[in-house]
This record gives sequence, structure tokens and C-alpha cells, in this order.
Amino acid sequence: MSGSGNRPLVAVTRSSLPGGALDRLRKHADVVLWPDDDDVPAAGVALRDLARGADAVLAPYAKVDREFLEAVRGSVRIVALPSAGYDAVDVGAALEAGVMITNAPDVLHETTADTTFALMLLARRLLFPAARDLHEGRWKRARFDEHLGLDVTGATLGLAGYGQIAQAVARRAAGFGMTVLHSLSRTGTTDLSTAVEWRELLERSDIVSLHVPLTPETRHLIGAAELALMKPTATLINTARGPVVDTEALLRALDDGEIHSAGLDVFDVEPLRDPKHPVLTHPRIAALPHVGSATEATRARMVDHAVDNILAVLDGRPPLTPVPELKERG
Ligand SMILES: O=CC(=O)O
Repeated sequence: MSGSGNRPLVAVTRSSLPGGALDRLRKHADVVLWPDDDDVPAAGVALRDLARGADAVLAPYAKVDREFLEAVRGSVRIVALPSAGYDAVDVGAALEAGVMITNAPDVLHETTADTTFALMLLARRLLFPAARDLHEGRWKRARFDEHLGLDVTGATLGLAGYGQIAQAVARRAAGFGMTVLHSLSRTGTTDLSTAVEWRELLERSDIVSLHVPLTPETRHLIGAAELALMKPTATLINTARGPVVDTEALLRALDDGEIHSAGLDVFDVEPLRDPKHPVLTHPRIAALPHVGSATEATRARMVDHAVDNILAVLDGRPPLTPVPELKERG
């Protein structure tokens, strides 16, 4: 134990966290936060230094690679992610280094489904460029054909993946009178959604919404070939992970009229800081800064989840939600 006295030490790779979980953690452990309010490096020496000597790390969206895990080997027993996705973690290296990895399933799907719908409306109805015109003094009254988007109500929605988030999206789609298809899932047809082949989903959907984890198999799941299969009136929504879409191919497809619009909450590199980046200036892309789960209650629940996992492991109990690959060890 490397905190003061006999107290364990927990490193947090952010300068602040929502909710009361930090206070709860401080009752049991010394806590060191990332000291800089401006930015956290994606990975590297600074993060390794922060975590060195710690017993546990609470790591929202931090890159937990082999180098990091080797550097903290022997001291850190658990890296707890407050997110559902754990694509930023080298799980194989964690297994070798004897470091438990936990994520936070079950707490953010409803909020992320809300964000998915927000993006559908912002992108397909062209509400995002309309708001941009308003804020930048370009609202005109002369034209009656300005800011005309496509309807979301009554559209055919194709869900790639059919986990908790996609199912929460399907529940909302019923209220919008949508026909819902899904693919790339072992789940068969349900009351809310019909299972179809991937190609059929791409060809039939007015809106394609991505709800798959980022894995080697899903990297660039949407590339030039898939975009070419989609309708020229289709909207692509990505609240999953940036690299699931080939961004260059998406930009080309939008410019060539192969699809209508796109709504993106996630990007190849985050944070995306260049306001001139084509995905931020494109008139048919609605973009948000990875806020899928960003409500006060949901983010607090996510952190609570991570703290519960840390306290369990520090207490010698099994973690509540080890990532599936480490369930045996948990
Ligand atoms: O991006 C959100 C998550 O993985 O929880």
C-alpha cells in the first residue's frame, strides 16, 4: 500500500469527477488527481508517473497500453473505467501484468440513446447547420426552401449491433413511428426490431446508427463500399467510436451525394481541437464532443460504478464488473 499510513493510493487520470464518488473513495484511500485542468495526455510518461506506486487507477477514456501496464505492474491491482467501452485498454497486457480491468456497463445506455436521437434530428433535419446559420447571422427570410432537412419520423432505422444502447434506441424509435432493423448481433428479431443481413440493412435504412464496440473487426466497418450501398438520402449516426467509420470515405461520400448527412459524437482522435477540421466545417455533419453519456446523473453513476469496483478489489473482494475477457480472473 502506498498511500499515507496504511491507506491505499488511488490515482485518477482526470482533474475532477462528477458526483459524490470521490468523497466516498477518500474515506478509504488517498486520492491523487491529474493536476492540470487544461488537458490530460492520451497516454505516456505523465500518466505513468501519476499512477506509479498507486494501488488502483480510475481512468476515464485513458489509453491503458502495454507500456502503461508494465510500468505500474506489481503496484496497481485494478484499472477501473467509468465507461462501457474498453477499446483503449490492452486487455491481453493487463492479464499478463496481473492488473484487473473493470468497465461500467448497464448505466449509460438510456442517456446514450437520447444522444443518438438528438444527433439523428440535428443531422437529418439539418438543424445543426441551421443553428450555425442563426448564430453566425445568416438567417434569411427571402427563401422558403432554406434549412430543409429530411424527416426522422417514419424513417427506416438500421442499427449496427443490438446491445443495450441499440435496444434503448429501438424503444425510442417506436415513438417516432420508425421501422427498425438490426444487424451484426446474435440477437434475432424482437418485438421492436427485425434482424436482417448487414448488406440489406445498409441498402434499406434511411438512418444507419452504429452501436458496436471498437475491435479489430469493426475498425472501418463503414468504409467506401458500405457508404456506396447506402441510399443517397441516408443519414449515418456514430455514437460508438470514431474509427468504426473511415472518415475520409465518409467525407467523400457526403461530397459526392452518396449519402445525405452524418451525425458524429466520436472521432478518430479525441479531443478534436481543430475548428477547421472538415468534419467540423462540413455543412451536412452534425458534430458533438463525445457527450453520449454526459448527464449529471449518468456520469455520476458511471464514476460510482468505477469506485465500487476499486473498493471491492482493494478490500480483497472480486470486482463487480470485470471486462468480459477477465471474468475468469475476477
Ligand atoms: O463512450 C462511452 C463509453 O464507452 O462509455
